[in-house]
Amino acid sequence: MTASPVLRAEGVSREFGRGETVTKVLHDCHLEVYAGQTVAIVGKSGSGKSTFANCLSGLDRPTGGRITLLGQDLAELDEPRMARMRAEHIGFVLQKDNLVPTLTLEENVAAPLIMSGVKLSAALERARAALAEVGLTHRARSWPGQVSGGEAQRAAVARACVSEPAIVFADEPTGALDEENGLRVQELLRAMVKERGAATVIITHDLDLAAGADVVATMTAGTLRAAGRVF
Ligand SMILES: Nc1ncnc2c1ncn2[C@@H]1O[C@H](COP(=O)(O)OP(=O)(O)OP(=O)(O)O)[C@@H](O)[C@H]1O
Repeated sequence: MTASPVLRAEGVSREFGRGETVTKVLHDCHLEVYAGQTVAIVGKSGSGKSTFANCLSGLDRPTGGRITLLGQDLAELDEPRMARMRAEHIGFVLQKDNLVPTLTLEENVAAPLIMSGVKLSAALERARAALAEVGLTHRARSWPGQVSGGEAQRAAVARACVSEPAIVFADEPTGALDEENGLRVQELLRAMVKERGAATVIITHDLDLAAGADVVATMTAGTLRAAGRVF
């Protein structure tokens, strides 16, 4: 029996505006992402990568087609249920500004757990364990403003993975880092999602990062073409 994908996009399109000013950004995009699989979405600036990822992760709604996450058609979810779906099943790593500046690193990493109903003391304990995985035990009580860009991204990886999400979206996770720190974040992200059996969708200009993916999907003017290993 073939496993069903964690995430499936069928014929997804996204238009902005209406009438004469309508802009068609995505055209009939298809993608399947399976547990344990990493899919990289690459493409020129403005080709529609972030728009597609926002639709896939329920931050935006497509104007056509269907997106199914863990068997649930996202179009059927109202905003509160969509927010719960994101909190419980999706991790996010953005290029920067992932952390809330008024919370310590351990509080930042604990936040997704607390939002899912985990008690504060248990959430902080799991947050410290996740920070240990990314080599930041000594920074657990630091504020985001006191750590380097690389450390902040490592904490963001810990936060994205701490609640054992089914899928992690990483939008240019190494984009603001130098090569050495970028590589470290890349390795940690890969190790943490692998350990948890999560699926990963990475949006990147970084060809090294894309080269480590199981599938590389190229976005060209809103049309997606996937190529890679059959999983
Ligand atoms: N809310 C919006 N209203 C109108 N057009 C939009 C909106 N959001 C995005 N677009 C347009 O959609 C196109 C794709 O944008 P998107 O951010 O998805 O590209 P991208 O491939 O992620 O680019 P980059 O690599 O530079 O982040 C762009 O032309 C952009 O101007």
